[in-house]
Amino acid sequence: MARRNVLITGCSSGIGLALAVKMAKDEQKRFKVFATMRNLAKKEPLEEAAGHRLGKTLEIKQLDVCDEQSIKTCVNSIPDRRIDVLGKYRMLSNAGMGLIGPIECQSIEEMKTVMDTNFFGLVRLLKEILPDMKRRKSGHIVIISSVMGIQGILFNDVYAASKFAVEGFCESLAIQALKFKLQLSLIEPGPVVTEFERKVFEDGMKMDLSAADKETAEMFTNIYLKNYKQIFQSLGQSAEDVAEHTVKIILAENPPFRHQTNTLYTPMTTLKYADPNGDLPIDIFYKMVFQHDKVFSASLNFIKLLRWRSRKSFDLGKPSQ
Ligand SMILES: NC(=O)C1=CN([C@@H]2O[C@H](COP(=O)(O)OP(=O)(O)OC[C@H]3O[C@@H](n4cnc5c(N)ncnc54)[C@H](OP(=O)(O)O)[C@@H]3O)[C@@H](O)[C@H]2O)C=CC1
Ligand SMILES: CC1=C(/C=C/C(C)=C/C=C/C(C)=C/C=O)C(C)(C)CCC1
Repeated sequence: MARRNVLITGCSSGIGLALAVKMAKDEQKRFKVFATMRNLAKKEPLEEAAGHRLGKTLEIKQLDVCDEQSIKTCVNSIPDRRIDVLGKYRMLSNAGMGLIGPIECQSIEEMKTVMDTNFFGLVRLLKEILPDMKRRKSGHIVIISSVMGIQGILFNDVYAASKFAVEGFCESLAIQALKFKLQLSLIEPGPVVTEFERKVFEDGMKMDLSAADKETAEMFTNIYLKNYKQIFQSLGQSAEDVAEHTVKIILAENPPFRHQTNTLYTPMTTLKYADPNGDLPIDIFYKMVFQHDKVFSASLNFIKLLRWRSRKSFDLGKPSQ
C-alpha cells in the first residue's frame, strides 16, 4: 500500500503531538506525517517523542494557521504537494486555543484571535488544500472540534462560538465534498488534559474581573474556576486517548462525519438532540451548576474514584515486565 501523507497542525504539544507520534510509529508504516507547528523553537518534545522515526515517517515543518503565506510555503515544500496517484491526501486540523471568563472582561481583540485561530485557521488551510483534493477526487479532512461545537458551556461563550463556526462550516462543505469523493470528519473530545487546560486555567486565574458585576465575577471564580480542575480530573481524557480515537477514524473505510471521544460526556450532548426547543441542556446545566452543585461535585468524585479503581485493577492485571 502507498504511504499516506498526513499533514497535522499544532504539533508542539497535546493532541497534535500525540497524534503525530502515534501515526509516525504505526507498525505497518502506513503514514508519512508532516507534523507542523507555528514556532519551531518548540519542536524538542516532538523530536524526543518521535525518536528514530524523525526524518523517516515524521518530518517537522513550520505552519501558522493564522498566516496564509506560512501555510502556502509549508504545503509547497511537500514534494509535488504530494498529489500522487496511489496515496490518499489526509489533513488533520488540530491547532486551537481556548478562552474562558465573562465577556465583559475580554477584549474584542482576544476574541478575534480565538476565532482567527480556531475557525479561520481551518478555512485558510482548506483554501490551500481543497483544490488539490478536488482535482484528485481523493482526500480525508479530519478536524479536531470539541463537544463545545455541539453545546455551549458556562463561561466558554467565544470558544464555543468558534467551534460552532467550525461545525457549521464543515456541515456545509461536507455536502459539496461528497461530490468530489472527499470525506470530512469532526472529532469532538470532551475535556482533555493538555497544555490547553493549563493555559486556559492560568489565564482565567489572572483575569482582571473588574469590568464584571460582583455576582458574575464570583460565579466565575467560585463556581467555574473552583470546579475546573475537578472536571478535568474526573472526566478528562489523555491526549493519547484522543489520538487513538482519531487514528481509528482516519483508518475507517467509511469514516463518520462526527465522532465523540468521551463516553462520560455523551449524556450531556444527547440532551441537545432530545429537545428540539433547546431548553433541556440549558435547564440541566443550570440546575447542575446552581441548584445541585453538591450532588454534581459528589458525582464527579465518584466517577474519579471508579476510573482510578478500574485503572488500578488493570495495572494489577498486567503481566510483569
Ligand atoms: N484540551 C481540551 O480540553 C480540548 C481541546 N480541544 C481542541 O483540541 C485541539 C488541540 O488542543 P490541545 O492539544 O488540547 O491543546 P494544546 O494547547 O496542547 O495544543 C494546541 C496546539 O495548537 C497550536 N496553535 C495555537 N495557535 C496556532 C496557530 N496560530 N498556528 C498553528 N498552531 C497553533 C499550539 O501551538 P503553540 O504551542 O505555539 O501555542 C499547540 O501546538 C484544539 O483545537 C482544541 O480546541 C477540543 C476539546 C477539548
Ligand atoms: C468547570 C465547570 C464546568 C464544566 C467545564 C467543562 C466541561 C469544560 C470543558 C472544556 C472543554 C471540552 C474544552 C475544550 O474543548 C461546568 C459543568 C459548567 C460547571 C461549572 C464548572
